[in-house]
Amino acid sequence: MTLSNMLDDPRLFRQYAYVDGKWTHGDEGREDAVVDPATGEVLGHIPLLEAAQISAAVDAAEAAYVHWRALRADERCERLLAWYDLLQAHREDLALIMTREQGKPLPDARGEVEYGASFVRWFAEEGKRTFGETIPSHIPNAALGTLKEPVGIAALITPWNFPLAMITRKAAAAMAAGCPVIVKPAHETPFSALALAELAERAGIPAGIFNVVLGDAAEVSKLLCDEDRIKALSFTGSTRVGRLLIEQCAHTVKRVSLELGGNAPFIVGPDMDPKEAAYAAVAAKFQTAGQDCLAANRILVHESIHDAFVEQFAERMAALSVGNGLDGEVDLGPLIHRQAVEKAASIVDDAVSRGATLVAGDQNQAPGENFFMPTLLTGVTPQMKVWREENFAPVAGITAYRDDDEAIEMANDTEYGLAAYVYTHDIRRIWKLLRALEYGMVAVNSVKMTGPPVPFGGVKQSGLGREGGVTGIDEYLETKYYCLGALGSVSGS
Ligand SMILES: NC(=O)c1ccc[n+]([C@@H]2O[C@H](COP(=O)([O-])OP(=O)(O)OC[C@H]3O[C@@H](n4cnc5c(N)ncnc54)[C@H](O)[C@@H]3O)[C@@H](O)[C@H]2O)c1
Ligand SMILES: N[C@@H](CC=O)C(=O)O
Repeated sequence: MTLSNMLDDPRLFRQYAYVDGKWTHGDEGREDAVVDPATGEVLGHIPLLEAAQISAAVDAAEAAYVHWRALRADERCERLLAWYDLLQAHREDLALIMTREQGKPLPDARGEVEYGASFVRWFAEEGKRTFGETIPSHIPNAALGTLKEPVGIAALITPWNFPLAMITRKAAAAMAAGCPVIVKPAHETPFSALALAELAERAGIPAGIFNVVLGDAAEVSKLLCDEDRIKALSFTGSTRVGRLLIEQCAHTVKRVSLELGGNAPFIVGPDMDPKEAAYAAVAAKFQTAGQDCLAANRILVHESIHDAFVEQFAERMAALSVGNGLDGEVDLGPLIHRQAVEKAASIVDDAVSRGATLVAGDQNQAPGENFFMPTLLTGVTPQMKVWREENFAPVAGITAYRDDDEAIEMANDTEYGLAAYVYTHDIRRIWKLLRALEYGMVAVNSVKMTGPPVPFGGVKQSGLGREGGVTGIDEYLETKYYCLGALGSVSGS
């Protein structure tokens, strides 16, 4: 069935870019097909914009900025809350669009719509709390303080694994701060971004404030980075592309926020019930078929419970079902494309050739060419790709450790530093690991760790800056210091 026929509101399925409040095709008629990763069916086509059209998007944002930043914070809040209400009202259609273009199971897509909408509500409110400060003056008869002002136009470049929430977590913060945004979504998943644009328009977000540009990724991103009128770049994606974008933004000295790759360790202490820990590890590994920056990539289990843990993990993993995300109770959908399947296979081959044991993962059972069956490797070592690289696939690597110091050394043995998981009930061990782990986020005895109130982000080569929480909006604000001199009577106040 065509995607638009599946929707209650077919106007949410748009095959254009969205610039200055207008649906637009490419000036040269260039297009790209978007496919359903579960079936290979072409879902639709998107235009590839030309350089002059990207520049026109910046013109539109520049013009719209004047009025948007002049609104009161509560006026911007109302428009963002109207957007939030529309996301909620259309959540089923948004989830269907996401499952068709990204592949994730429908319940997970519904969860992402809820998650993505929650950032809009959060930042709508946070926009009203962008407080400056007063500074006790060291200058006679002067009043000192700070104001918070929007940084200017923000370019947002986002990945395909969370096609909606990775946009709203940035866009709502920027728009609440008073900034217009130009979104460049991943070409695999443009339709969620375009549905967001349709709903932004219906919510009364003025033309030029929320723009979606499409085109060749490297070309469009370079144009956005080179553009001096764009003052901030926020990127979520791989560390490889993040490095490239920092370089490209250097010429115009932009504010750069980066949410990059992860290589999360999942540490299981000797005091844990192997079954409880194994079930949690399966949940932390296989969300979004392992295509999650928070996925437990390296599972480190104390040697005293290693074998029992592996047995429980394998049993739980065997119960996971793989198939089209639209089908009933599926746990894992497809990977995003064939190259991702080939990369997963090469990571498994590399591990086995270096001595890992393939406990489970028969790829002959895969229900289609973009699917990868959940795979379990034991005896993984730092020499293997499964250890060094973010595998971004349903491939779990387990290894045993002797003591806490060895677990810490293993966990930190990576260039990444996004998220880590710790499972133990020993408070001394918890505190020791929490302090020693070189990660921006540590979840103890919990798989779920994200949401609007938390500062999401990584250290080392997993990124710069934080999204969400009370500081997320700061990525889009400048601090202006003021000194009001010669006031006559304020000294000593
Ligand atoms: N830290 C986080 O919050 C977070 C969240 C989601 C995903 N991720 C990371 O994203 C990665 C997976 O997503 P992906 O495959 O879409 O990442 P990616 O880096 O390949 O692509 C991300 C975005 O950059 C664009 N892009 C690709 N090549 C480019 C180039 N040469 N120049 C400029 N732009 C380019 C893409 O079109 C897309 O819009 C993983 O590493 C994952 O960990 C991180
Ligand atoms: N699950 C992450 C996205 C990573 O890929 C999030 O919650 O932001």
